[in-house]
Amino acid sequence: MSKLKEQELLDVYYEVKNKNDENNTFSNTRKTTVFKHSVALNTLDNKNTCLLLNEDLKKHSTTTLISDEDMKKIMSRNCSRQFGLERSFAVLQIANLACSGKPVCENSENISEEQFQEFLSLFQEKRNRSVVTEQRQRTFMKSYVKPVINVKEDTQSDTTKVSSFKTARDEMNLQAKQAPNVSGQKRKLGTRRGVTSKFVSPLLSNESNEDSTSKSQEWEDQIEDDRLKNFEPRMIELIKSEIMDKGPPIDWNDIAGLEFAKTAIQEAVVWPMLRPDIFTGLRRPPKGILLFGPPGTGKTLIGKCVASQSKSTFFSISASSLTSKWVGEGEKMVRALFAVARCHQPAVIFIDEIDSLLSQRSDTEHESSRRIKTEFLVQLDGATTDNDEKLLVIGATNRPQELDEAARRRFVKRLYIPLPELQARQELIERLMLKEKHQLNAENILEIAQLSEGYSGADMRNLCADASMGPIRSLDINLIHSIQTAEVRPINMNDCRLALSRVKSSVSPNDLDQYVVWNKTYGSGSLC
Ligand SMILES: Nc1ncnc2c1ncn2[C@@H]1O[C@H](COP(=O)(O)OP(=O)(O)OP(=O)(O)O)[C@@H](O)[C@H]1O
Repeated sequence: MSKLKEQELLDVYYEVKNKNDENNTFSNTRKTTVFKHSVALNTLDNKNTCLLLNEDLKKHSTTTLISDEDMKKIMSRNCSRQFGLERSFAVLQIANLACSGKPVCENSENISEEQFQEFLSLFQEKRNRSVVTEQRQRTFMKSYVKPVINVKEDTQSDTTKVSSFKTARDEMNLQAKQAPNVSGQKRKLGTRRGVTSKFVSPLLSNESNEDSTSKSQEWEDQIEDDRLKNFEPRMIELIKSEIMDKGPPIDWNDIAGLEFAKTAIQEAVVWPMLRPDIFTGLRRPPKGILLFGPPGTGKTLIGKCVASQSKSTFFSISASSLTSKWVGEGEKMVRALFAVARCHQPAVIFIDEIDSLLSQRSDTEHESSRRIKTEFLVQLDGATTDNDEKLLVIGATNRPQELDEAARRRFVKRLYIPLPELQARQELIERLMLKEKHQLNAENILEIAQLSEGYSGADMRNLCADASMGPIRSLDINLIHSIQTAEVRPINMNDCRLALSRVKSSVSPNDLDQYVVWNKTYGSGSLC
């Protein structure tokens, strides 16, 4: 469709370059704008920017969504001297968003290879997410590409043009005044987690960035709105408030034991999410992982940790809530969930009790459950086949044997999350007691760990919680109102022994055998 003529590109180049030459402050503004926009395009120097644009258009002329006419209009406006540099970049950005193709920047001088890769992945992600509709182009053109002087005035003499020259910042301020509804308001739909916060430029920033940042954010919000416009807003809000997890980041060290699973997951998904450029071809990561094992062994914790460590947004939902809480709407919910996750890539979707969603078909299966299941498999397939999508689905189950073959096949990596071993139980006790006042020494802790064989991580937590009640139980009830915190005695071994008699393991040894058998048949191996 659209291939820019070399002359047009050169025009943009010289326009930008001239402004750079005319006023040195531009180069600083350019740098900060460039970094704030966080798009690979903007990491290039002007010449490469033009080359990139051209290259994109050349390679993907048929997929270019900006029409020839619109593009020319944008470019001709852009070339007029009344346009600030900020806008020039915004125009180039929109042009690039409308195209697909690889940036051609192997040797940018300003940034390190690592930074470039980071920008590149952000850029690619943004490009994947962005469908620049005609309406979006028009909105963009109206709000961002509104000429300071009418296009007709291009016929004015050069002297007039130069005299009305403005700095990029003046230009932005002027636009803000002219279109306060665009740049003044910043819409917010949910907040982003800390772990997904964007790349922060190591370069100094100045206050002029605020304008461009808010525009950039607004631009992202608008793209997101576009992508989610076919979904019910209440569902989107609910996903963002209840399913999108904003809890504190989890570290691998927060998970006791499970060394095999931790290593396997880091290798299979975390590193590839951090360095997608290395993990291509055969190294391409699986898009679906199944964690199976007894309840309370840390499957959810692992899901959260994967999201934190791969700097992804974490979405956590229980499959049973899809079938019960969302009766009749479960399938819409699944679709909306994946759509929101796609807008927040990289993302990890954690589905607990996945067996209740993907169990083997039966005659008694309810129609709505069947529809949810089909929708889920369709979405999962979408995530699996699109190589550029940074979406990982983690399914967790205590009943892997109930999963049907279709589900098993889609979760390529199936990891057994067993009960904690002796050393892991020791670690758990130490960690749980760390914040409590206690008199337990290493020997005591070892003894408790030995006596709690067969306990899950959650059982260990209950055990320690019960032991921590020992000092309170030993108090004279009449003192409960007046006693000082410091006067409560420390937890001792006797409290733990009593707790061991009260809190029992929640997992039966028979159930464990089933996991071991299933792991041998379908699992991705484990040291246990
Ligand atoms: N390996 C572990 N390391 C640290 N804490 C753990 C571990 N396993 C379990 N826990 C503790 O037990 C609690 C429950 O764990 P989690 O919810 O991750 O288990 P789960 O396997 O997802 O359980 P379920 O199958 O019932 O959903 C956690 O909040 C954590 O405190």
